[in-house]
Amino acid sequence: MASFLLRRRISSSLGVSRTLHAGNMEPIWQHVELRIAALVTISCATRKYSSCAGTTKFDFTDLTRPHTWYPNARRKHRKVFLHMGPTNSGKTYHALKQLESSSSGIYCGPLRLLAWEVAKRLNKAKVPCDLITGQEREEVDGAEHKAVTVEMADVTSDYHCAVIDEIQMLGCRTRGFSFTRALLGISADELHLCGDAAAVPLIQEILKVTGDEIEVHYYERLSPLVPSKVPLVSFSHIQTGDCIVTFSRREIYRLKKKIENEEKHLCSVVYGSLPPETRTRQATMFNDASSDFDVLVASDAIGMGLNLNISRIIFSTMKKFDGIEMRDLTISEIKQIAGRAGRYGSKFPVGEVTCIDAEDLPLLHSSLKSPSPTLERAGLFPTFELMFMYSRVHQTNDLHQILEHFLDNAKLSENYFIADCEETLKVAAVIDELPLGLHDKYLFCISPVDMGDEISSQGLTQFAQNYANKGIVRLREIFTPGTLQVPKTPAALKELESIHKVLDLYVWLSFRLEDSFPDRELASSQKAICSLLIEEFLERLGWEMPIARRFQSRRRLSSQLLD
Ligand SMILES: Nc1ncnc2c1ncn2[C@@H]1O[C@H](COP(=O)(O)OP(=O)(O)OP(=O)(O)O)[C@@H](O)[C@H]1O
Repeated sequence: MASFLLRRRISSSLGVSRTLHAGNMEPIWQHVELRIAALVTISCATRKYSSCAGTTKFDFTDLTRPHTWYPNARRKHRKVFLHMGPTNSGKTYHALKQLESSSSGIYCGPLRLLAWEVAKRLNKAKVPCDLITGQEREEVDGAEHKAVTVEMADVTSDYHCAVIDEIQMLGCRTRGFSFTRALLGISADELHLCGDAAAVPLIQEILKVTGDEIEVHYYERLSPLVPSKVPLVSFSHIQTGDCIVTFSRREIYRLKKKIENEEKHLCSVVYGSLPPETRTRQATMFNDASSDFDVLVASDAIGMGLNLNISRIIFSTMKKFDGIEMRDLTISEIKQIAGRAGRYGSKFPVGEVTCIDAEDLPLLHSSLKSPSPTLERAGLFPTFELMFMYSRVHQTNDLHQILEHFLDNAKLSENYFIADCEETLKVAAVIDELPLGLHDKYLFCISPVDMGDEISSQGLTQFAQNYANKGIVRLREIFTPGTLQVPKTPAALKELESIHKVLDLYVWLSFRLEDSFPDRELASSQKAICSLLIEEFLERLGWEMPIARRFQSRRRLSSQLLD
């Protein structure tokens, strides 16, 4: 099989080792100068302290009034609509109707897949809509609408209508601050928030100080979700439309094999580290009634973003490893995953949910009956402007030191927590070794790099070193087309997925570092090859011949691209 090798010539002496997913936040550098003036004026009026010498100093670490960071939004009298309810209750449908009928608007979602879907839907309805995510920027002539990933939310323009989807994610340890930024910062006449009712009290509390008008709408599930009284027990009871949920790649492939060994069903797979294009193709095959792939084996990556024709969700386990320990799934996680069964208007309008083992049923039943625990606090992170001002006043360009200073000294109101940036600090430690400006360092720190993945972390370091040395990065110097006999092992598949992640990261950085990355197209074509190779790999893991033949043309395409 043709593939390409990642040259392992990066020194690992900088030793970064764990997962970073600070998201793909849009840099706001171009507005820094202007906004510093505005920010200092606003914030200094609210909080100052005096030094012994009697001169007045600005307390950069005072984050108690984050609503004052967004003067554009504060000038508006926003009408905020909360669309709250369980999954599959029509919340997003109603919010998107408003977006579609407004003269200008922005949709902010937690996933690229969701932004894609909304852009596609609006364009189809003859409402020109741009798509802006960390990895792509598709501009449509005459567009007054944008569909973006939440980190890309634009807080400097004015809109008639804005939608923030899955707003309960403002409580997320790592990405919550981007939802808070969008909630406080988007300047729109109408702001529609879709999500779990558990977020209502917190949002009401946060918006008390903004002068916005709030209206709450509660929704009920559109189609029934029936928890089964009996467990699955045996894989011989698997039926068309079933989705088995488990939480590791290894388990996903083990279960796929087990089900296919019964010779009654073929399984599509969906999990987080599959490239989005591959994930979408796998979902499409599962949804397609004429395809032989009638069962899905998936991780909790199905919880958001994909439209799936699932009849029954089957939990293979109610425990998951969260990076630190094995723990029970939370009520919210169970409801979000179970809620994917029986989507309104789909082939299976009534959803069913069960577990493989009888002993897991009580937790499943009790969770489905319980309300999700109320959200207590929203994520917050200092803006780049605050860090920049701090760096000027304290004459330091050391991002790690600046971040630590903010973390150690941040003053917060009771509605907020400071975002978990342990991983960001690890990237900062690497990047501070290089001769880069503060803004470039900041970009590397917020890039969507998976530092838990060895190839990804090496890729980031190598990119940053090349960039710092020459101010220019040529992909050809980092990736070399070559021949790799991919053995039929999960490790080889993991390697391909990692390479795809690195390419994704390079495209992300290329958008941010502007002209310094001339190989963007090469990265895109190599990404395409990579997803094809992953698909071929999936095929090798037990797909039947009739399906394999469908990939012949793709294989030809991949070898042409490599030539
Ligand atoms: N009034 C309606 N008419 C036609 N289709 C609808 C209507 N309301 C919802 N739907 C469809 O039902 C499905 C579920 O709706 P929607 O995605 O809005 O739910 P949701 O509550 O936002 O769910 P989730 O939280 O899972 O995204 C979608 O396919 C949507 O297009």
